[in-house]
Amino acid sequence: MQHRKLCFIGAGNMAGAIIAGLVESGYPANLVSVCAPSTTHRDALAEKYGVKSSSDNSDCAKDADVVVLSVKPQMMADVCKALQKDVDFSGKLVLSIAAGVSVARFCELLGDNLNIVRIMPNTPSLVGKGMSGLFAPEQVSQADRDYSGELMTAVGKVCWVDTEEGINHIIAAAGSAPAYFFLFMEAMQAEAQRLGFSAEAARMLVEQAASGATALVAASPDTPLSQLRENVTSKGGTTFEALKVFTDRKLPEIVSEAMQAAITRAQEMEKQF
Ligand SMILES: NC(=O)C1=CN([C@@H]2O[C@H](COP(=O)(O)OP(=O)(O)OC[C@H]3O[C@@H](n4cnc5c(N)ncnc54)[C@H](OP(=O)(O)O)[C@@H]3O)[C@@H](O)[C@H]2O)C=CC1
Ligand SMILES: O=C(O)[C@@H]1CCC=N1
Repeated sequence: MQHRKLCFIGAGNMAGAIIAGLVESGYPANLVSVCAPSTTHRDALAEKYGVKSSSDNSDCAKDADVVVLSVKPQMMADVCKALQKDVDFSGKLVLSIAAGVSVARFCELLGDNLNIVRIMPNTPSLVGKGMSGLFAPEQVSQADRDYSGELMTAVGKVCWVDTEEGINHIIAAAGSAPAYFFLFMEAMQAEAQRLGFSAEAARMLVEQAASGATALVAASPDTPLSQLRENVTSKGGTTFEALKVFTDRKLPEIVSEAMQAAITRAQEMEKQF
């Protein structure tokens, strides 16, 4: 892949996960800088991965080919207004990983016809298992689309969407999704502990069952998920009874409602920020 000079504005959970995944996958650390007001997160990233750490967003952005906007959506307007005063964005590629801030809003904040790609990553990027959605408006060149896709492929899989609305759908299906699985696993771990397992043993049981299940999904691309489920569910057996509780309590409807709630919030944020 091409190695351009990258500057992350924001050094939090998501930027940290991408930086970690990139450097681990061989992206040259000396081409990566990371900015944040406090030293806490950025210096930890500098120490662990050898990237540059700075408190000066504008200096960092000026020096970079690619500026990755990685602050919370509610901070984005202030951060961009300050950058706009100091940095000439023509000739630079801007990547935003923020939920709920639209391309139109970025063009308002940073300049018309901004060369921007919206990326919706997730935290498993940290271990090279990320799932990122990407959207680029018309003005973005094929070379910049290719670079953005390659960058996120270095930390996982990518899925391009044709319309910006698709980014909100990616949030529901992948960006927020690790948290859904963690919640489910937390609940299972808690019940395993109530059954008498130590916290460590309960975590091992849940973790191995979950990673085994996802490995099986990955190893069986032609097998529908419903078939994999049925393979576990013996007639008159235990799984059937467990699954009946989930169905009686309308798990599919709950999942659908939760995913729609994420989308609705992203749409609200687009109006708010
Ligand atoms: N967390 C996730 O799973 C995902 C998050 N996202 C998106 O990523 C973005 C960041 O989220 P997340 O990493 O979770 O947030 P965090 O709160 O973990 O990190 C925010 C970072 O922004 C920094 N920051 C705050 N103000 C400024 C400023 N003025 N200039 C530069 N940096 C600043 C903070 O600095 P300091 O270190 O000093 O506190 C911190 O490093 C959000 O827009 C979110 O929508 C997208 C997909 C998944
Ligand atoms: O919760 C959020 O808003 C961000 C976006 C997707 C995951 N975390």
